[in-house]
Amino acid sequence: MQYVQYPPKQYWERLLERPSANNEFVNTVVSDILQRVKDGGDQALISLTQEIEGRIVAAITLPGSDWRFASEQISSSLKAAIDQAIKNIRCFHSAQMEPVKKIETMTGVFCWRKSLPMKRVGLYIPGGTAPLFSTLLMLAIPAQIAGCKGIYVCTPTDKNGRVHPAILYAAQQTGVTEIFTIGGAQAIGALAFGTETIPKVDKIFGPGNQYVTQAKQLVSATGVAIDMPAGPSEVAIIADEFCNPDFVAADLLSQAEHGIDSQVVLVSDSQRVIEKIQQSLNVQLAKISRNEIAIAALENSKAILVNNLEEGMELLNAYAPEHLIIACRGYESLADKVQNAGSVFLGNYAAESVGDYASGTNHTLPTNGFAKAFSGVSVDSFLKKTTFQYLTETGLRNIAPIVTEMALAEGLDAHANAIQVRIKQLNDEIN
Ligand SMILES: NC(=O)c1ccc[n+]([C@@H]2O[C@H](COP(=O)([O-])OP(=O)(O)OC[C@H]3O[C@@H](n4cnc5c(N)ncnc54)[C@H](O)[C@@H]3O)[C@@H](O)[C@H]2O)c1
Ligand SMILES: N[C@H](CO)Cc1c[nH]c[nH+]1
Ligand SMILES: [Zn+2]
Repeated sequence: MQYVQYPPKQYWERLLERPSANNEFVNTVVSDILQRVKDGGDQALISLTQEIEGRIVAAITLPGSDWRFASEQISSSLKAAIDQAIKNIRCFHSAQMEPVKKIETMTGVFCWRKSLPMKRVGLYIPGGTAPLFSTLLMLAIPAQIAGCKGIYVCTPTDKNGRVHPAILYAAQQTGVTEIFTIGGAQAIGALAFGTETIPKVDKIFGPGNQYVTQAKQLVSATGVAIDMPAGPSEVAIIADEFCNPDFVAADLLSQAEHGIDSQVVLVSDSQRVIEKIQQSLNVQLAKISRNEIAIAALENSKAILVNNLEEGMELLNAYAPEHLIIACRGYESLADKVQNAGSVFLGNYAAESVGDYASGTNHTLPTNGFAKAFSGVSVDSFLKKTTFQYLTETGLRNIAPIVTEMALAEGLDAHANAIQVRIKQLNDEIN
């Protein structure tokens, strides 16, 4: 991690740049992949997978026989853990469903909003370096609660064409309609344009590496909706003397191990705390299996000494991390200062991993500074909010002069007429 002391404000933007920012190369590669999928459909998916991953696709749609044996291939303790995670994620997300509220804005004028599920949604489940079955839970559970009928999953398989049985078990428990054995930007193209086998969906969800994330951003300009840019994982931690340096180091590594383009940021008002965390980081790094990935990610990462915690929070709001851990004595008051972050973890016991797997919150979150404008995935992400209105005769009479006045002022006579023709009819009925 690069150690930076008291950086002046004018350097924050440069200092906090993401490793993947402005990658023209990725953009060119992905544009070409998307065009090939658009033109070539299934055959392009098969060729691209062979070229990029060196993998032969035996069947784009995962055969039923693979699904059936999934639950026998994972341990009962893993099944129990997944089952409990499902309960917690369902519990948190079900509470997001809003009852319909009818509002009478003027006497006789009734307005309400109803949530309608998207019909067909595409979920991308990363599988390049780790089979993220937890991501399947994070996407399929809110889709199911929202009432989506077609839940289509794309995920890369291993070299033998196998989807990890935990992904299949998670899919069985959460109402997934179909799984397609395609990953990367080509999977995003297939869900966006449709192929002979993969249906075109209304919205594409899910995290992924730079190729996947760039593909989502490019297809979003072609008419398919996307959840958000959820790219390489990030965590920022603000820590003071109250923190446990071993816990902080462990949390930094938990995100650094995701990918070489992950980034972790440590901010503290104490040089001593930073040193202790660095020492612990080196000890723990030697013990994790994905230490080569973590080492590469730590090269993109920073430890920043600030003048005080308020300044640290200001810097982190400018960074807008995917995850923010506040491991400081005053975590409650510092939490009030959060303006830009995907998901926040407070105190010494809220390890970021609990949100990744099982506390109940969603782990599909905006990265790369997009937390300034985007929220993480929720049930709302799978719903459209359609408004309705109904007017009684009295309601129409009450609102008629207002609408007429405004329509005429805009020079839109036909709008005014749509009101006046009704008022005339009501008056004629009375006379
Ligand atoms: N932001 C979030 O909410 C969130 C959640 C979970 C995971 N993540 C991130 O998701 C990512 C998962 O990445 P991954 O790589 O393990 O899996 P992935 O499934 O996203 O990507 C693997 C695919 O990338 C494609 N690919 C790889 N190299 C390529 C190349 N040179 N050219 C074209 N295509 C190429 C391949 O087709 C492969 O199937 C990690 O960066 C992780 O941090 C983010
Ligand atoms: N930390 C990731 C989001 O950036 C989610 C995840 C899945 N599995 C483990 N972690
Ligand atoms: Zn994680």
